This record gives sequence, structure tokens and C-alpha cells, in this order.
Amino acid sequence: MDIQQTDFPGLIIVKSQVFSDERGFFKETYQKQRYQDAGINETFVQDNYSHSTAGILRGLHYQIKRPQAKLVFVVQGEILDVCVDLRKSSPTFGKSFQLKLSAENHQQLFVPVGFAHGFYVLSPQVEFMYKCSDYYSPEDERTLLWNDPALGIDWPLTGEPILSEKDRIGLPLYESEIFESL
Ligand SMILES: Cc1cn([C@H]2C[C@H](O)[C@@H](COP(=O)(O)OP(=O)(O)O[C@H]3O[C@@H](C)C(=O)[C@@H](O)[C@H]3O)O2)c(=O)[nH]c1=O
Repeated sequence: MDIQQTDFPGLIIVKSQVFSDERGFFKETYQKQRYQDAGINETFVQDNYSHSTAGILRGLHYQIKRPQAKLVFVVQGEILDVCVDLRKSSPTFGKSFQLKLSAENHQQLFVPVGFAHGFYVLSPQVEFMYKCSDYYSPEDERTLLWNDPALGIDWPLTGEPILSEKDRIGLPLYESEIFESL
């Protein structure tokens, strides 16, 4: 397993070993001991799966009282994954991290608690999967505005992104709740 630390404390890029043969390939997408050895100690309690088509933008989401660490990866297609650090005492507070995740590059991103998370779909179809360290809690969910100029995120848009109503009316950083004690 290949582990790459980022400049954002706790945000880790993971690539499992891919075993290819004439039938295709095999890889482990989570293995408790190996991921713990890589510094991912969370207990995951929920697995999620979404399907999206080109031009869809989901996010930027976080739960404020029941924050979720996430282990995210793409099973089909390609996305630009974006995480914004909302941990007040973090050296990268308010900054965004971007990474292309695809079925082809086999990368996963471990997003620790304290980040808002979202992605933009780059391919015709995307199958996206992720593990979460806490349960979905809709009343606790917050949406950070994807195009808040203060975030300076360079989304590689090919037109107007397709958004949910919730995401269209997200709040800019200066009006958003942040993680005061992280
Ligand atoms: C996230 C989630 C949604 N839902 C329901 C609520 C709603 O009716 C429907 C669609 O929800 P959403 O519009 O929030 O789905 P979506 O925009 O895909 O939300 C996800 O976005 C990415 C970027 C994340 O980081 C995830 O944590 C999650 O917030 O699914 C659940 O039942 N459980 C869940 O865990």
C-alpha cells in the first residue's frame, strides 16, 4: 500500500496494491490493520455510494457536531475531489486541497474530521464510494458555498455546474460554522 502525506495535517492519499491479471484486477479498498498502520484509526460506521453524470458538483458538505472522517474513492469515471480545512487551529485553515480521483489512478483520499468535502464530475459517468466515521445527521449538516471567492477553488468547469438546491444556497466561509476545537 502506498501512502502519501499532503500539506494538510491528517489528509492522506492512499493507493492499495492492484493485482492485475488476464481477468482484470483485484484490490483491497479497506483493510483495518493496513489502514491503521498508515495512520487511519477511525472506526467507519457507514458506507455510501453515489452515481453522477458529467458536470455535476456535489458539496461542499460537513457535519458540525457529528463530524465525519471519510475514505473516498471512485469506482468508475473521474472526479476532481475538493476538501476545505475548517479546523480553526490548523495551519491550513480556510485552504482547499484538490485531487483527481479516478477508476484508473486507483487513488483514495482519507479526509479527516474538520473538512468540508465535495467533488466535480469530469467523466460522462461516475460511481463514487466512501466510508464515514459517523452516521449521517441531516440536521447537523452544513454546506459551504462551492464558489465562495474566499476559498479560491479553481473548479475545472465545462459549463454551469449541476447542483442540488442545498448546494446552490451554501454559505460563504465568513458566515459558516467552523470547527473551533479542532
Ligand atoms: C449523505 C446522505 C444522504 N442521504 C439522503 C438525503 C437525500 O435525500 C439524498 C441525497 O443527499 P445529498 O444531496 O446530501 O447527497 P450528496 O450531495 O451526494 O451528499 C454527499 O456529498 C459528498 C460531497 C459528501 O462529502 C458526502 O458526505 C455527502 O454529503 O440522500 C442519506 O439518506 N444518507 C446519507 O448519508
